[in-house]
Amino acid sequence: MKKILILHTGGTIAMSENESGTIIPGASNPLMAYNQLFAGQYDVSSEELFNLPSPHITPKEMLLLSQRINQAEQAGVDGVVVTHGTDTLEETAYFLDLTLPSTIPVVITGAMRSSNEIGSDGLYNLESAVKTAADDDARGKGVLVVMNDEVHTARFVTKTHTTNVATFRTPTFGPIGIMEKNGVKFFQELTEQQACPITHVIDHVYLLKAYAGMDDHLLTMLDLPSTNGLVIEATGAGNLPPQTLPALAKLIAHKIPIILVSRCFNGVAEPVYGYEGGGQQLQKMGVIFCQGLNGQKARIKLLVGLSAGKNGQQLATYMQDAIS
Ligand SMILES: NC(=O)C[C@H](N)C(=O)O
Repeated sequence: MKKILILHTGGTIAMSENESGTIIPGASNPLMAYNQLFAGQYDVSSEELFNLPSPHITPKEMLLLSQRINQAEQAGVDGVVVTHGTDTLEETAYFLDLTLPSTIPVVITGAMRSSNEIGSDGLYNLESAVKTAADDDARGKGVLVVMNDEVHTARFVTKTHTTNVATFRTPTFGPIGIMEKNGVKFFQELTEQQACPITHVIDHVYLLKAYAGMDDHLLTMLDLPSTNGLVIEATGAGNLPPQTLPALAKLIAHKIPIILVSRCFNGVAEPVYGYEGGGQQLQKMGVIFCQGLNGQKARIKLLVGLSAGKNGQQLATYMQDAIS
C-alpha cells in the first residue's frame, strides 16, 4: 500500500465560517480527522506543520516545508500532499518545485470554501490530491497543484478568481491532467528541471507592476545597498514607459538584477520593440527577460537563485530558462 504523508499548513481549507459569516482559522485543521477516509486504499498519515492563512506564509515557511518533504522522501514516503491557503499557494508550490530534488509526487491543494460552508471543496480536493500523489504517472513531473478536478504544474498555474472554485488556471499552456472518477489522467508532458536546493532564503527581493504613465518615483525609493533584486511586470511583450529608464540604469549600475516579465495574463515577455523603453533597449541595458512566468513566480525564482549564490551570467541563464 502506498505511503502518503499529508502536511497541513493552514488556509481556508483549514478554516470555518462563524455565525456572522466571517471565515476564521480554528485551533487546528478539521481535515486532520479524515485520514481514515483513505483506509484500505493508502497508508495515510498527516501532520499540521503550520496553521497559517497563506498571506502569512513567507519564504522561511516555504523552506521549512521543503526540508520536511525531503526528510519524508528519505524516510521512504511514496508521495506528499500539502494543504495550503490559495492566495499564495502558487508561490509555495513553485518554491518547492524549484528547490526539491524529489522524484516522488508532491501535490498541493487547498479550498475556496471553508470546512463548514455549503459546497465546501476542501475534502474533495484533498481526496483528489491524495489519489494523484499515489499515482505512478505523477512521478517526475515536478510539484503539482490539484484543485477542482484539474492537475496543473506549479511552474505555470495561477489563481485567477477571488472566490470561484475553478480559480486555478494555467494561462498559455493549460492543465496537464484531469481527475477522472477512478483517478488522475495526464495528457501533457513537461520538460524536466534541474533542482536548485538551498539552505537559507535571502530577503529584499521586490516586485513592481508597470502602468501607463509610470515614472521613476518608486524605483528611486529602493534602498540600493539592501536591495537584492527586482522583478518588474512590464507592459505587453516586455516594454516600460521611458520615464523609468534613468532609475533602472542606476539600479543596474549597482549590480541589482532586474528581471522582466509581462503583466499580460497569456504569452511570454520577449525583447521585440526598438522604441525608447522597448524590450530591445531594456535588454541592451542589462535587464533580464524571464519568459513564461508571472511576476510572483519570477520573484520566487529570483529569490531561490540568489539564495543559492547565483549571480552575473549564471543568474541570467537561470532566470531566462523558465520554459525549457
Ligand atoms: N481560499 C483560501 O485559502 C484563501 C485564504 N485567504 C488563504 O489563502 O489562506
